[in-house]
Amino acid sequence: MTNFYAKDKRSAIDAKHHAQVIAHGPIVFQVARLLRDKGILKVIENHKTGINLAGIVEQTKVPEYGTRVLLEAGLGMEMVTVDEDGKYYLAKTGYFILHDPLTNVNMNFVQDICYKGLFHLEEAIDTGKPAGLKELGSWNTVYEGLSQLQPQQQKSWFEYDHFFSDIAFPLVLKHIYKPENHIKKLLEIGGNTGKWALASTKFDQDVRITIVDLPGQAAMARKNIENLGLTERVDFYPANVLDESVQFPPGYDAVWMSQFLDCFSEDEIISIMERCGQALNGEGAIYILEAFWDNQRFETAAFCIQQLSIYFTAIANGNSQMYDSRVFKKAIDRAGFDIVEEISGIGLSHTLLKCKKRK
Ligand SMILES: C[S@@+](CC[C@H](N)C(=O)[O-])C[C@H]1O[C@@H](n2cnc3c(N)ncnc32)[C@H](O)[C@@H]1O
Repeated sequence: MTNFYAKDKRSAIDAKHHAQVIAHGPIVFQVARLLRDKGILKVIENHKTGINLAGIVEQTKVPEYGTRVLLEAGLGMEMVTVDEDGKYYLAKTGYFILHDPLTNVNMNFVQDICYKGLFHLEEAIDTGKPAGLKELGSWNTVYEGLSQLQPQQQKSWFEYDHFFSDIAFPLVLKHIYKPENHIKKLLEIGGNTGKWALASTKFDQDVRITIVDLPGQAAMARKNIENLGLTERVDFYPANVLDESVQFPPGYDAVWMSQFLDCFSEDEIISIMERCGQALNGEGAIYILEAFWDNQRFETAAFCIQQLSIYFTAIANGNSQMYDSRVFKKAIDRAGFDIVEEISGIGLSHTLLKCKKRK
């Protein structure tokens, strides 16, 4: 593990500039998003020899005043450069705002799911409640409302969630279904839209999956699984795992939870893990796929995870986060499990933990 945070790396002047970028955060974000969404960056990119304000206005049809203020703010943000003749060029940061898939997924998620809700962060911090969730709808947690979000919100939420798991799933299948794990029946908690079940049934001809998720989400997954003709091998157990009286069905060789336990507080994680233990056969194991901010190869990855963690505080449920692996592992230990295998560096940012009940 690299500790990116042991030293203050900035010069004073650099730190003062960085502090200004933070102080203007919401302005910087909205300007960058509009330079992207109004097609201004694209037009500039298409003119490698530069294009002036009038040319940009003509091609984007954005009013001149609006284009000018966005571009001028974009200069300080290093999104674009300008020459003595007033011609604009795309800068490297502008290129990534325009083209980098991770940046786009994060930006859309922040805009459509987090932006308005984050205004209520202080209340969320003070109360441990997702005070910003009311900007999306009136549910106890965002997960209860996933199937009812507005189409644009739903698109951004699922694209964000799937961006990471779509990259990790193909890489992790071989670790889960290796012959020595003897998995014929797997209980997937937080099965979402059924993507893991689909990938699993393709990868392993014999495995059968039961998906546990909230009723709205289980219905969405059921529809997808039915459309794929997989109902013989995938069944459903709609339930709210926050209800401690909910027990999982028994008789499984494995429990699989991907990007799931970060949706819960430490005490809730312990309660879920304990109940998972009762669903497992004697030699069964729990497999957990998570992104831990302290277990990243790149500082930028750690930064993304730390910042989006605040979505859980203000919007998702008010009491969970993207965990520091040391905090998460303590919860596993308190639930009575040992980590018997750990594989880091899966996909963009994930770690796989195999956990066995302590004897
Ligand atoms: C972040 S998504 C992860 C989805 C998927 N496993 C993946 O890796 O892409 C979390 C999933 O947990 C489900 N979930 C959240 N809270 C839940 C609860 N209290 N009971 C059951 N499922 C829940 C959500 O509906 C969602 O499908």
